[in-house]
Amino acid sequence: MRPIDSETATLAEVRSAIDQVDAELAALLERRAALAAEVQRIKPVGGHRGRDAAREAAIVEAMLPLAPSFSREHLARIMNAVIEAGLDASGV
Ligand SMILES: O=C(O)C(=O)C[C@]1(C(=O)O)C=C[C@@H](O)C=C1
Repeated sequence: MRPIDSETATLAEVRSAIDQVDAELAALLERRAALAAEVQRIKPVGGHRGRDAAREAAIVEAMLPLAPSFSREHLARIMNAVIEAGLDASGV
């Protein structure tokens, strides 16, 4: 992917770059949901009833240095939505 030159880029170019990132995000969300569904089959209590707050906090802590533009609260909100959607999709 060509890097965006913030001085000269057009709206269409930057939106196109965002569309590419969103396509990668969608593929990652799909992969993550499949892995989370595997975990639900392994855990003694799966699905929403088996939520693990300590594990979810550890996920957010690990992501913090990788996403320095985001606060802990923002990442926690994002990951809460991702985790809940994954659990919904797992059908457990
Ligand atoms: O690691 C687990 O125990 C999972 O069930 C996976 C997962 C996740 O999607 O990452 C989902 C729910 C838990 O609250 C914590 C993490």
